[in-house]
Amino acid sequence: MSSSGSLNPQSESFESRPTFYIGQHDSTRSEALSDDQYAQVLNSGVSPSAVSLRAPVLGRGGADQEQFRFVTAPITNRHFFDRVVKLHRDYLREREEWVQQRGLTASQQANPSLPGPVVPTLTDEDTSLFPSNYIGSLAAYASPWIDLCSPDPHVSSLSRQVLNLEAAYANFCGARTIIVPGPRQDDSSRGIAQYARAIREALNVANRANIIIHMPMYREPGLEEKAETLSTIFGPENGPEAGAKKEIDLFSAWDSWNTIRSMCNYSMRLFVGMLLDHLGPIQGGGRCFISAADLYTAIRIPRRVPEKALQERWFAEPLHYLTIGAETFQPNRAGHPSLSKHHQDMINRYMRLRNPPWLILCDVGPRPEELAVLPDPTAAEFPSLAEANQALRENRRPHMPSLNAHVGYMKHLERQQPPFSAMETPALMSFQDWLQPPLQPLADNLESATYEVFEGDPVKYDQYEKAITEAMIEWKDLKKPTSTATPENPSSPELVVTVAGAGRGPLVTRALRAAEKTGTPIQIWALEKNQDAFVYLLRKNRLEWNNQVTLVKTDMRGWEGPRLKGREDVIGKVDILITELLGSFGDNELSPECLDGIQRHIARPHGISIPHSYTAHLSPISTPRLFADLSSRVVSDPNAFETPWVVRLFAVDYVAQKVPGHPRFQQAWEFVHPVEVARADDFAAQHGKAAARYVTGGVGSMSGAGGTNEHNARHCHLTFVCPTRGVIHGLAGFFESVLYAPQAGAGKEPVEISILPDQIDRKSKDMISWFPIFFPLKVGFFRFPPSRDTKLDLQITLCRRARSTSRRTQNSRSACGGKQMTERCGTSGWWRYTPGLGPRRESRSARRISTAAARWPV
Ligand SMILES: C[S@@+](CC[C@H](N)C(=O)[O-])C[C@H]1O[C@@H](n2cnc3c(N)ncnc32)[C@H](O)[C@@H]1O
Repeated sequence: MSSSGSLNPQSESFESRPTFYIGQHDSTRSEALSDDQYAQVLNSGVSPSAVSLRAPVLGRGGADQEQFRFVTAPITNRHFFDRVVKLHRDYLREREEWVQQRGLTASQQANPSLPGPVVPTLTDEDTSLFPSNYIGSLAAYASPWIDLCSPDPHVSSLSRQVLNLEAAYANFCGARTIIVPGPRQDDSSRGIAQYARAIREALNVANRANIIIHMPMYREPGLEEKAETLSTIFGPENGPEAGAKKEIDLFSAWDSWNTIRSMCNYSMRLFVGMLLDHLGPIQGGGRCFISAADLYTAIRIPRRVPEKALQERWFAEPLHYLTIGAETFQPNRAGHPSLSKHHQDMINRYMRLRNPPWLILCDVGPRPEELAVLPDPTAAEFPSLAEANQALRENRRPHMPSLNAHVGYMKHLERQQPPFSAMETPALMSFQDWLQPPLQPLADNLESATYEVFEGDPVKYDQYEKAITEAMIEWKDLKKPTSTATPENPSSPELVVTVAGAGRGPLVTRALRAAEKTGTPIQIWALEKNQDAFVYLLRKNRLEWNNQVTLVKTDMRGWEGPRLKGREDVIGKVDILITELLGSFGDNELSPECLDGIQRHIARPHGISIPHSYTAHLSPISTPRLFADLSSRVVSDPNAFETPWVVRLFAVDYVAQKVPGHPRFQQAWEFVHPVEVARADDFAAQHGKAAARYVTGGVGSMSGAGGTNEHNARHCHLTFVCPTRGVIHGLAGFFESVLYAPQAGAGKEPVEISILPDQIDRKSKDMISWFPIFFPLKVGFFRFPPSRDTKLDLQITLCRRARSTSRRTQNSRSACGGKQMTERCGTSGWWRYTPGLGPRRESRSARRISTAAARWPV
């Protein structure tokens, strides 16, 4: 529970929380509100001093002053509904007469070329929605009486025409969102396909607005929608009860949504809106309307919150609205409306999204009667005694609507949310589900700002310092020899420490600090291939390190080794080699290849590498938002699906379940340093400096380097168990690293870092240096399992193609085209990826921004 101080934005202890953006819907509303009525709704319950009745806040101003921020508006009215119903009645009658006159047989009547009814264009009488300066804060709602899934071709055609007329008109008026009631049943795949085609057409017709499909989380039995539709009017046998099943399929509503958005090609303008009550989609007594124009969902939140798997599934969807019916609220002990703990938890979780869904409260007032009679401004100054008393009790002005208890409760929930944590800064939140090309520090020279961002994460450096400290302590404990020992000075205590890929030097600082802490005398080298960062290191050595660091501007693979102090004629060995060349998938920044090139200088057998080892891990995910994003990028970037992306995965559904023998996150492979038998070392020893001559461009054993990098090829074949139906859009990749593995003393813990979701808190809590990597699946993602009761084994094969260790090739941008992925069959897939290379087509400035952010937020 928060203290009052922490809720006050002026207070120093103020902690910010997600803001609730609350809208109002009235199911009996058949006309869009007038300006004054609109203002009255927005102002209902606002503190009296905050607004004037005729100059409402209209979507601006502080969150605490506004209770409702937007309202829903029917696009058309009862007049239009009556007109369409009459049109169809007349058509059926005329058709009957026509059939009689001509004596048509049943098969002639079924001729699809018999013309159906055509809905004439809208008139002034059909709608009270007009362009206004607050149209953008209205949610336009398409007529709920249409039935796009109807098996009756005339009803479905009329419904489609109505939707198109309404979508076009709302779009013309400037509405940004159009809410369309979702399908009422999920059983008919033909009906759902018909619905999806209609939505695709509406997306074209309303070419600017977002379209929100209003869906229940699942079909709660007994709570089916009872609204009057063209189907119930003209063919009661097609009503909602038709074919009603007793068995609940939790995922059937999601299946329908999945079909709709797939047929709409994952349009970025299509969203979902979810209703949090048991009444079904927003009902307008025949007239429900909201306006917006891309495809999103509005989800109907049920009275009983379903199992976690289904909540996670919807969490990953492009959710625009959560709608909450009045009936979902239960009176608390004092008689005020409240929501169950499950609902609260669910809302709190959804509010942590970068773009949290908006909330629509249905039928919670102000009541239509309250809005029907506009207060006379002069009467407000002379209220009756009773009115004045009532208003005083409710802390409002006379003639303003009563304070809205439901909104008041939602505002209370807003304040009760846990404050944003250190991991939820605006910068970090802005990286949620945002695709960035991975850094390539070997091929590119990083900029100072990028290093600065690296240095902003103390957790990584603390763990490195801990690892170096442990290594130095054990060195003494185990009485290991040092590499500065010479025949003249056999017991020299100085350790040779080398930081390779030093950047701006944070690991050098940590190594010096560890040496001081443990009282270990050291000789220290720092290598860096980035000439600009090297200048920074020179300065730092002079100003901060007292010139005790030997700096070498070199690619570590071409370094000759340390020339010992006082014995510059002797090239010695390295006792502790420190590097940080790790990518989000461990090896993808070519750490194994770089370490291969320098490990010949590590003293054998006692020299060590920090990191000691690293492992790559995978898990299949459903991530419709990223898939939609990539699909929209393909036009300008044909390789969008061929790129492994760095992304702070957030709104994703981990579809695999942890079962014995098959964890949710599975290890793909491991690299351990130093490599015991490195073919590259043998090759170099054999050919000396001439070894470089044998190296040509290309990959693996084809590289001409005698297969010197084949030991870095990796291959894995993993099986995941996926218990529920769904879609896989790609693989989430993570890494872990043992920086130092203790060599003495039983029971000592290794020093580790991890970005695995189920390990990070234990091994390196709050480390933000790396976001996960995402390998998208290009075409044909996998639907699983085939039937409701089966669990499916998902088989994935991933290959790491080893590349030449040639410096020339590593830096080449044309050598090979990054990883490739191909789907093999319906239930398994394989990837080949070449680490360290990827398409780089973005402009220089774009790259600067993205590289700075690729592992760290800027
Ligand atoms: C991820 S940065 C880490 C920098 C620094 N150690 C830190 O933790 O802030 C990797 C650094 O290694 C350097 N680097 C990468 N490959 C290298 C190579 N083969 N030889 C020398 N430096 C290399 C890059 O220029 C970059 O400065």
